[in-house]
Amino acid sequence: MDIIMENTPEMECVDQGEALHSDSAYGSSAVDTDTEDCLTPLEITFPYNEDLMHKTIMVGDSGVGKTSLLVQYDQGKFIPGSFSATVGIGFTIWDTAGQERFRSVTHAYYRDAQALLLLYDITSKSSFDNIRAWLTEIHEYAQKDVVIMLLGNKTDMAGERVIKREEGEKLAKEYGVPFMETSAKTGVNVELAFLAVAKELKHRAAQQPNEPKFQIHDYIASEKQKSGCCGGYM
Ligand SMILES: Nc1nc2c(ncn2[C@@H]2O[C@H](COP(=O)(O)OP(=O)(O)OP(=O)(O)O)[C@@H](O)[C@H]2O)c(=O)[nH]1
Repeated sequence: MDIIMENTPEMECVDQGEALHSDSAYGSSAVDTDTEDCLTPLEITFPYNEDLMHKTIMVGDSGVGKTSLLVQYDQGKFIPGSFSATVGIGFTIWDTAGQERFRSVTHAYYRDAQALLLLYDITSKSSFDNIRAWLTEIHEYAQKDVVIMLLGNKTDMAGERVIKREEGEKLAKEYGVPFMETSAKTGVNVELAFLAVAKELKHRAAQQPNEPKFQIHDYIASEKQKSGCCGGYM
């Protein structure tokens, strides 16, 4: 799908001291509290949908591949190495840095997000274990009807896998959210993940009272069947 991308000049600056959460389940990296960081958003608009701005945010621990996934979706390529924390992009997608110092910003983002892509890294047990904490936080701060998709990223790193696909499926089932495994490196399932969320949002916005609801699980299942890819709970 073609998308239009543009950089917007400036976003907000975050007071890191204010943003610190000592009781977080996401680790407690020490940060310098007397400087400010600014987030530079990168906006992407889907042409078919330009009158409908939906805010989607990507969340998950630091290093799970949020930015890489976004870049793979947008540019169709993998750029190795860590990105400097946080790019916001759109239909509108915000890629939140999985870092302590951005947490208060994340809370604000949750409030008007229509969708959330929640990532863990299949080679990192802690990133998977933290998914429950992320979901608790999402339920606390996000809108009740927010669309959530759980993604187990870095499937290309099969040799280092510590989280089985079945574990991701089980967790997703427990929370009633769609799930798939992705690789920002090879691109597997990346487009499908973003498209499924975009379609769900688009259908919701256009839905008439008597129309059947769009079933994101069914959509993902049928798309996977078409491509002959990977079964499992979605
Ligand atoms: N092999 C492999 N490496 C990946 C994949 N996705 C991300 N990486 C690597 O993992 C590291 C972290 O990726 P990022 O995209 O910066 O992760 P992030 O979640 O945005 O990190 P923060 O901005 O710190 O929250 C980088 O070295 C990426 O190149 C993937 O699917 N496969």
